[in-house]
Amino acid sequence: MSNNSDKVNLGSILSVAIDASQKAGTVIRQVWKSGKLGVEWKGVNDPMTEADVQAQKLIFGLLYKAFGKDLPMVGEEDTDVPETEEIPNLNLLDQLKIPEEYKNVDKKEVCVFVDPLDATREFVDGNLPAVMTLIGISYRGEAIAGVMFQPFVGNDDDSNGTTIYGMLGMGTNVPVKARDEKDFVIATTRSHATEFLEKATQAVKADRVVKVGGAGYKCLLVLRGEIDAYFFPIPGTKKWDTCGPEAIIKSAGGSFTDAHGRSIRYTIDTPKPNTDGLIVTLKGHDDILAKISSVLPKL
Ligand SMILES: Nc1ncnc2c1ncn2[C@@H]1O[C@H](COP(=O)(O)OS(=O)(=O)O)[C@@H](OP(=O)(O)O)[C@H]1O
Ligand SMILES: [Mg+2]
Ligand SMILES: [Mg+2]
Ligand SMILES: [Mg+2]
Repeated sequence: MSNNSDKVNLGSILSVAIDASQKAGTVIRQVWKSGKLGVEWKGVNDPMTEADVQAQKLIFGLLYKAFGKDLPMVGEEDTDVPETEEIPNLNLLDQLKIPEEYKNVDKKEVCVFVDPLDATREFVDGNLPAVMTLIGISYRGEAIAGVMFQPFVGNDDDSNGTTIYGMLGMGTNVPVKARDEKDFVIATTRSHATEFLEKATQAVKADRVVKVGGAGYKCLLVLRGEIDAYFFPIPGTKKWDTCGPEAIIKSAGGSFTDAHGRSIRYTIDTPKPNTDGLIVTLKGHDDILAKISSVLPKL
Protein backbone atom coordinates (compact mmCIF):
# COMPACT_ATOMS: atom_id res chain seq x y z
CA MET A 1 0.00 0.00 0.00
CA SER A 2 1.64 3.32 -0.98
CA ASN A 3 1.11 6.33 1.26
CA ASN A 4 -1.19 7.81 -1.38
CA SER A 5 -3.42 4.75 -1.38
CA ASP A 6 -7.02 5.29 -0.26
CA LYS A 7 -6.69 2.08 1.77
CA VAL A 8 -4.72 1.65 5.03
CA ASN A 9 -3.76 -1.13 7.43
CA LEU A 10 -4.64 -0.09 10.99
CA GLY A 11 -1.88 -2.36 12.25
CA SER A 12 0.64 -0.34 10.25
CA ILE A 13 -0.82 2.92 11.58
CA LEU A 14 -0.51 1.57 15.14
CA SER A 15 3.12 0.61 14.42
CA VAL A 16 3.97 4.14 13.24
CA ALA A 17 2.04 5.59 16.20
CA ILE A 18 4.14 3.51 18.63
CA ASP A 19 7.35 4.55 16.83
CA ALA A 20 6.25 8.22 16.72
CA SER A 21 5.29 8.27 20.43
CA GLN A 22 8.74 6.93 21.39
CA LYS A 23 10.52 9.46 19.16
CA ALA A 24 8.30 12.22 20.56
CA GLY A 25 9.30 11.05 24.03
CA THR A 26 12.93 11.70 23.19
CA VAL A 27 12.02 15.27 22.21
CA ILE A 28 10.04 15.74 25.44
CA ARG A 29 13.01 14.55 27.51
CA GLN A 30 15.34 16.90 25.59
CA VAL A 31 13.11 19.91 26.31
CA TRP A 32 12.89 18.90 29.97
CA LYS A 33 16.69 18.57 30.25
CA SER A 34 17.17 21.96 28.53
CA GLY A 35 15.16 23.62 31.30
CA LYS A 36 13.58 25.86 28.65
CA LEU A 37 9.96 24.66 28.71
CA GLY A 38 8.55 27.82 27.11
CA VAL A 39 5.27 27.60 29.03
CA GLU A 40 2.26 29.38 27.48
CA TRP A 41 -1.20 29.42 29.06
CA LYS A 42 -3.96 28.57 26.53
CA GLY A 43 -6.65 29.12 29.11
CA VAL A 44 -7.30 28.87 32.84
CA ASN A 45 -5.04 26.07 34.13
CA ASP A 46 -4.35 24.89 30.57
CA PRO A 47 -0.62 25.11 29.78
CA MET A 48 1.26 24.32 26.58
CA THR A 49 5.05 24.01 26.36
CA GLU A 50 7.72 23.74 23.68
CA ALA A 51 7.67 19.99 24.31
CA ASP A 52 3.94 19.73 23.44
CA VAL A 53 4.53 21.63 20.18
CA GLN A 54 7.70 19.85 19.03
CA ALA A 55 6.29 16.43 19.92
CA GLN A 56 3.13 17.05 17.89
CA LYS A 57 5.08 18.30 14.87
CA LEU A 58 7.17 15.10 14.89
CA ILE A 59 4.19 12.77 15.32
CA PHE A 60 2.16 14.42 12.54
CA GLY A 61 5.25 14.48 10.28
CA LEU A 62 5.83 10.73 10.70
CA LEU A 63 2.18 9.75 10.20
CA TYR A 64 1.81 11.97 7.11
CA LYS A 65 5.08 10.61 5.70
CA ALA A 66 3.84 7.05 6.15
CA PHE A 67 0.20 7.41 5.08
CA GLY A 68 -0.12 10.66 3.14
CA LYS A 69 -1.42 14.09 4.13
CA ASP A 70 -4.99 12.98 3.51
CA LEU A 71 -4.88 10.77 6.63
CA PRO A 72 -7.62 12.30 8.86
CA MET A 73 -5.88 13.50 12.02
CA VAL A 74 -6.68 15.71 15.02
CA GLY A 75 -4.04 17.07 17.40
CA GLU A 76 -4.35 19.03 20.61
CA GLU A 77 -1.97 21.77 19.64
CA ASP A 78 -2.26 24.19 16.73
CA THR A 79 1.04 23.69 14.87
CA ASP A 80 2.40 23.53 11.32
CA VAL A 81 3.76 20.16 10.13
CA PRO A 82 7.28 20.39 8.72
CA GLU A 83 8.70 17.51 6.67
CA THR A 84 10.53 15.13 9.01
CA GLU A 85 13.91 13.53 8.32
CA GLU A 86 12.87 10.61 10.56
CA ILE A 87 11.80 7.34 8.93
CA PRO A 88 8.45 5.94 10.15
CA ASN A 89 8.53 2.28 11.24
CA LEU A 90 5.52 0.41 9.82
CA ASN A 91 6.73 -3.03 10.94
CA LEU A 92 6.86 -2.97 14.74
CA LEU A 93 3.89 -5.33 15.10
CA ASP A 94 3.34 -8.96 14.06
CA GLN A 95 0.80 -8.66 11.25
CA LEU A 96 -0.43 -12.15 12.13
CA LYS A 97 -1.86 -10.64 15.33
CA ILE A 98 -3.76 -7.82 13.55
CA PRO A 99 -7.45 -8.70 13.03
CA GLU A 100 -8.12 -9.21 9.28
CA GLU A 101 -10.96 -6.64 9.37
CA TYR A 102 -8.42 -3.89 10.16
CA LYS A 103 -5.83 -4.70 7.49
CA ASN A 104 -7.32 -2.99 4.46
CA VAL A 105 -9.76 -0.22 5.38
CA ASP A 106 -10.78 3.07 3.74
CA LYS A 107 -8.45 5.83 4.91
CA LYS A 108 -11.32 8.31 5.00
CA GLU A 109 -13.08 6.19 7.64
CA VAL A 110 -10.06 6.41 9.94
CA CYS A 111 -9.13 9.26 12.27
CA VAL A 112 -5.98 9.58 14.38
CA PHE A 113 -6.20 11.60 17.62
CA VAL A 114 -2.91 12.95 18.99
CA ASP A 115 -2.19 14.29 22.45
CA PRO A 116 1.53 14.92 22.10
CA LEU A 117 1.96 15.54 25.80
CA ASP A 118 -0.80 14.59 28.23
CA ALA A 119 -0.47 16.00 31.78
CA THR A 120 1.27 19.18 30.72
CA ARG A 121 0.43 20.68 34.09
CA GLU A 122 2.28 17.78 35.71
CA PHE A 123 5.20 18.31 33.30
CA VAL A 124 5.37 21.99 34.31
CA ASP A 125 5.18 21.05 38.01
CA GLY A 126 7.83 18.31 37.62
CA ASN A 127 5.56 15.33 38.34
CA LEU A 128 7.11 13.38 35.46
CA PRO A 129 5.66 9.82 35.75
CA ALA A 130 2.19 11.14 34.78
CA VAL A 131 3.52 12.60 31.51
CA MET A 132 2.50 10.57 28.46
CA THR A 133 2.21 10.85 24.71
CA LEU A 134 -1.23 9.55 23.66
CA ILE A 135 -2.14 8.49 20.11
CA GLY A 136 -5.53 6.94 19.33
CA ILE A 137 -6.80 5.40 16.09
CA SER A 138 -10.52 5.36 15.39
CA TYR A 139 -12.32 3.48 12.60
CA ARG A 140 -15.90 4.39 11.66
CA GLY A 141 -16.05 6.51 14.81
CA GLU A 142 -14.96 3.79 17.28
CA ALA A 143 -11.67 3.84 19.22
CA ILE A 144 -9.91 0.77 17.80
CA ALA A 145 -6.22 1.06 18.75
CA GLY A 146 -3.95 3.26 20.79
CA VAL A 147 -0.58 3.83 22.38
CA MET A 148 0.44 5.59 25.59
CA PHE A 149 4.16 6.32 25.97
CA GLN A 150 5.79 7.40 29.25
CA PRO A 151 9.08 9.17 28.45
CA PHE A 152 10.14 9.44 32.08
CA VAL A 153 9.34 5.94 33.34
CA GLY A 154 11.16 2.64 32.81
CA ASN A 155 13.50 1.69 30.08
CA ASP A 156 11.79 -0.74 27.73
CA ASP A 157 13.93 -1.82 24.77
CA ASP A 158 15.69 1.19 23.26
CA SER A 159 12.93 3.71 23.72
CA ASN A 160 14.10 4.80 27.19
CA GLY A 161 10.55 4.86 28.42
CA THR A 162 7.49 2.66 28.86
CA THR A 163 5.22 1.81 25.94
CA ILE A 164 1.64 0.63 26.48
CA TYR A 165 -0.46 -0.21 23.43
CA GLY A 166 -3.55 -2.16 22.47
CA MET A 167 -5.93 -2.97 19.65
CA LEU A 168 -9.45 -4.41 19.73
CA GLY A 169 -9.18 -8.09 18.87
CA MET A 170 -5.46 -8.19 19.63
CA GLY A 171 -5.27 -7.19 23.31
CA THR A 172 -2.51 -5.18 25.01
CA ASN A 173 1.27 -5.53 25.26
CA VAL A 174 1.19 -5.19 29.06
CA PRO A 175 -0.28 -7.45 31.76
CA VAL A 176 -3.69 -6.25 32.97
CA LYS A 177 -5.18 -6.90 36.41
CA ALA A 178 -8.47 -5.54 37.74
CA ARG A 179 -8.24 -4.29 41.33
CA ASP A 180 -9.86 -6.82 43.65
CA GLU A 181 -9.98 -5.38 47.18
CA LYS A 182 -12.81 -4.82 49.66
CA ASP A 183 -12.56 -1.03 49.53
CA PHE A 184 -13.47 1.21 46.56
CA VAL A 185 -10.72 3.50 45.25
CA ILE A 186 -11.07 6.02 42.43
CA ALA A 187 -8.65 8.43 40.76
CA THR A 188 -9.56 11.86 39.55
CA THR A 189 -7.95 15.11 38.50
CA ARG A 190 -5.29 16.81 40.60
CA SER A 191 -5.73 20.23 39.07
CA HIS A 192 -9.16 20.59 37.46
CA ALA A 193 -11.60 19.76 40.26
CA THR A 194 -15.01 21.43 40.43
CA GLU A 195 -17.79 21.58 43.02
CA PHE A 196 -19.85 19.08 41.02
CA LEU A 197 -16.92 16.65 40.92
CA GLU A 198 -16.78 16.70 44.72
CA LYS A 199 -20.56 16.09 44.86
CA ALA A 200 -20.34 13.19 42.38
CA THR A 201 -17.41 11.71 44.31
CA GLN A 202 -19.56 11.63 47.44
CA ALA A 203 -22.43 10.01 45.48
CA VAL A 204 -20.26 7.00 44.53
CA LYS A 205 -19.09 6.60 48.15
CA ALA A 206 -15.40 6.09 47.38
CA ASP A 207 -13.32 4.86 50.33
CA ARG A 208 -10.29 6.66 48.90
CA VAL A 209 -9.83 9.30 46.19
CA VAL A 210 -6.43 9.49 44.47
CA LYS A 211 -5.79 12.93 42.93
CA VAL A 212 -3.23 12.66 40.15
CA GLY A 213 -2.70 14.33 36.77
CA GLY A 214 -3.01 12.90 33.31
CA ALA A 215 -5.91 11.23 31.51
CA GLY A 216 -3.61 8.51 30.18
CA TYR A 217 -1.91 8.03 33.52
CA LYS A 218 -5.18 7.43 35.37
CA CYS A 219 -6.16 4.85 32.72
CA LEU A 220 -2.82 3.13 33.35
CA LEU A 221 -3.62 2.96 37.07
CA VAL A 222 -6.89 1.18 36.18
CA LEU A 223 -5.05 -1.29 33.92
CA ARG A 224 -2.55 -2.09 36.67
CA GLY A 225 -5.27 -2.67 39.28
CA GLU A 226 -4.07 0.22 41.44
CA ILE A 227 -7.50 1.91 41.35
CA ASP A 228 -11.04 0.70 40.67
CA ALA A 229 -12.01 3.58 38.37
CA TYR A 230 -10.81 6.74 36.63
CA PHE A 231 -13.65 9.04 37.68
CA PHE A 232 -14.08 12.34 35.84
CA PRO A 233 -17.82 12.96 35.28
CA ILE A 234 -17.30 16.59 34.27
CA PRO A 235 -16.24 18.46 31.12
CA GLY A 236 -12.56 19.20 30.58
CA THR A 237 -10.97 16.33 28.64
CA LYS A 238 -11.01 16.25 24.85
CA LYS A 239 -11.09 13.47 22.23
CA TRP A 240 -7.24 13.41 22.04
CA ASP A 241 -7.11 12.69 25.81
CA THR A 242 -9.35 9.66 25.48
CA CYS A 243 -9.23 7.94 22.06
CA GLY A 244 -5.96 6.08 22.62
CA PRO A 245 -6.59 5.23 26.30
CA GLU A 246 -10.13 4.07 25.49
CA ALA A 247 -8.91 1.66 22.78
CA ILE A 248 -6.34 0.20 25.20
CA ILE A 249 -8.83 -0.13 28.08
CA LYS A 250 -11.39 -1.80 25.78
CA SER A 251 -8.80 -4.12 24.21
CA ALA A 252 -8.11 -5.21 27.81
CA GLY A 253 -11.82 -5.99 28.30
CA GLY A 254 -12.62 -2.81 30.24
CA SER A 255 -15.38 -0.17 29.98
CA PHE A 256 -14.97 3.45 28.92
CA THR A 257 -18.08 5.66 28.77
CA ASP A 258 -19.32 9.13 29.54
CA ALA A 259 -20.93 9.75 32.96
CA HIS A 260 -24.30 8.57 31.60
CA GLY A 261 -22.84 5.26 30.40
CA ARG A 262 -22.85 6.25 26.71
CA SER A 263 -20.09 5.37 24.26
CA ILE A 264 -17.85 8.16 23.00
CA ARG A 265 -17.60 8.69 19.22
CA TYR A 266 -14.35 9.65 17.45
CA THR A 267 -14.79 10.96 13.91
CA ILE A 268 -13.03 13.98 12.38
CA ASP A 269 -16.26 15.95 12.85
CA THR A 270 -17.10 14.87 16.43
CA PRO A 271 -16.97 17.88 18.81
CA LYS A 272 -13.60 17.72 20.60
CA PRO A 273 -14.77 18.30 24.23
CA ASN A 274 -15.94 15.25 26.21
CA THR A 275 -18.78 17.34 27.61
CA ASP A 276 -20.34 14.48 29.59
CA GLY A 277 -17.12 13.36 31.29
CA LEU A 278 -15.58 9.89 31.68
CA ILE A 279 -15.93 6.74 33.76
CA VAL A 280 -13.18 4.14 33.12
CA THR A 281 -13.12 0.67 34.74
CA LEU A 282 -12.08 -2.95 34.25
CA LYS A 283 -15.08 -4.09 36.31
CA GLY A 284 -17.96 -2.65 38.36
CA HIS A 285 -18.86 -0.04 35.76
CA ASP A 286 -22.65 -0.38 36.07
CA ASP A 287 -22.49 -0.02 39.86
CA ILE A 288 -20.72 3.34 39.52
CA LEU A 289 -23.21 4.52 36.87
CA ALA A 290 -26.14 3.57 39.13
CA LYS A 291 -24.67 5.52 42.07
CA ILE A 292 -23.80 8.63 40.09
CA SER A 293 -27.13 8.79 38.23
CA SER A 294 -28.76 10.33 41.32
CA VAL A 295 -26.67 13.52 40.99
CA LEU A 296 -26.45 13.82 37.19
CA PRO A 297 -28.72 16.21 35.29
CA LYS A 298 -31.43 14.24 33.46
CA LEU A 299 -30.69 13.78 29.74
N1 LIG B 1 -10.92 22.12 33.01
C1 LIG B 1 -9.99 21.80 32.11
N2 LIG B 1 -9.50 22.73 31.26
C2 LIG B 1 -8.55 22.38 30.36
N3 LIG B 1 -8.03 21.13 30.21
C3 LIG B 1 -8.54 20.19 31.02
C4 LIG B 1 -9.53 20.46 32.00
N4 LIG B 1 -9.79 19.30 32.67
C5 LIG B 1 -9.00 18.36 32.11
N5 LIG B 1 -8.26 18.89 31.14
C6 LIG B 1 -7.28 18.17 30.29
O1 LIG B 1 -7.48 16.79 30.42
C7 LIG B 1 -6.24 16.14 30.65
C8 LIG B 1 -6.22 15.49 31.99
O2 LIG B 1 -6.40 16.52 32.92
P1 LIG B 1 -6.10 16.17 34.47
O3 LIG B 1 -6.61 17.31 35.27
O4 LIG B 1 -6.60 14.81 34.73
O5 LIG B 1 -4.56 16.10 34.59
S1 LIG B 1 -3.48 17.19 34.12
O6 LIG B 1 -4.14 18.51 33.91
O7 LIG B 1 -3.06 16.60 32.81
O8 LIG B 1 -2.49 17.21 35.14
C9 LIG B 1 -5.15 17.18 30.51
O9 LIG B 1 -4.68 17.10 29.19
P2 LIG B 1 -3.34 17.87 28.70
O10 LIG B 1 -3.77 19.25 28.31
O11 LIG B 1 -2.92 17.05 27.51
O12 LIG B 1 -2.39 17.87 29.84
C10 LIG B 1 -5.89 18.47 30.80
O13 LIG B 1 -5.36 19.57 30.17
MG1 LIG C 1 -3.23 20.51 27.10
MG1 LIG D 1 -4.28 15.54 27.51
MG1 LIG E 1 -1.81 17.49 25.90
